[in-house]
Amino acid sequence: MITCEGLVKIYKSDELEVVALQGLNLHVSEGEMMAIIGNSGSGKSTLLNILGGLDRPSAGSVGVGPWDLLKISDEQLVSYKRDTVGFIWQNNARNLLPYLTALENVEMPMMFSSKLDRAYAKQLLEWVGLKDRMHNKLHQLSGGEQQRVAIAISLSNRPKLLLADEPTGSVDTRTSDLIMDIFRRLNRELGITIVIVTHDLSLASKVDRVVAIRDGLTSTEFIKRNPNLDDDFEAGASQGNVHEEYVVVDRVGRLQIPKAYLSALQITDKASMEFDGERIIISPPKSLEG
Ligand SMILES: Nc1ncnc2c1ncn2[C@@H]1O[C@H](COP(=O)(O)OP(=O)(O)OP(=O)(O)O)[C@@H](O)[C@H]1O
Repeated sequence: MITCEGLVKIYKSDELEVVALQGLNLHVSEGEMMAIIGNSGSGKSTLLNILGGLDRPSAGSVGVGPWDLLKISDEQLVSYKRDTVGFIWQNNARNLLPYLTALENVEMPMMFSSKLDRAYAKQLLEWVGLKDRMHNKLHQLSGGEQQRVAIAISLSNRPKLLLADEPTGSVDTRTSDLIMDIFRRLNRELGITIVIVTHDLSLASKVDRVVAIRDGLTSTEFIKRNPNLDDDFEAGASQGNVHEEYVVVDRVGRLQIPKAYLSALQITDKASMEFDGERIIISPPKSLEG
């Protein structure tokens, strides 16, 4: 569904250049529900904005389904955003209208694309557990309920890919669990591919795979040991038990070593590397030892 190879994004202002993505590789299969984690400034939102067609990449390749997002024309980008992708932000005020009802809010983007379907709009609000609140105005709903309206809106164009930037960032734990359960159902029952950006590690146990981004590169991946475990059981398991951790090795053999490991061993610009037939051992340069 998603393939990024050597993806680069450079933001240029008058004198400054910020390299937000520095050759990132990422593959997401169709029907997967995965999360991208990383510290502030690591490039998560930049990646999501590129995938959502809100921002253009600088170099590398990025494909979503049949679309090449590097070469896509402006006109094609409009239909990509309209037909393929749904977007949810942490701050949902961006796409909600406070003096309209929940139902009217869901119908609004349908009207813009001349595909008004009231029955589907109602079904979406039922899906997110707002059947009894659909005729309430937005400002009469709680933050968590508004976030669920935002999820319904993001599905109004029947997207194949759902992108969520910190979707549980401003809600309490109970609402956060509810939102993750909604995502899981959408993924299982409608087959929607879901990519969630977060810095909340506790969401990790709710998805099949977590990719960590560091300094604009994918660094580590956590893959569920047993994807068939049911979520209630997992809730009791610690994250370490749920996922297996892997370091990502790119096509030319590069990998990122966590800064904490490097500083613990006082490795700065060089290291010794040995291969003992089974393992690769990285240690401080021999000349620095003792
Ligand atoms: N429009 C922009 N112009 C210039 N620099 C930008 C722009 N957007 C992002 N950046 C820079 O690119 C880098 C990556 O930012 P990005 O927002 O993708 O990180 P993030 O991982 O999503 O962070 P956060 O969790 O704080 O949202 C940062 O150094 C940021 O300052």
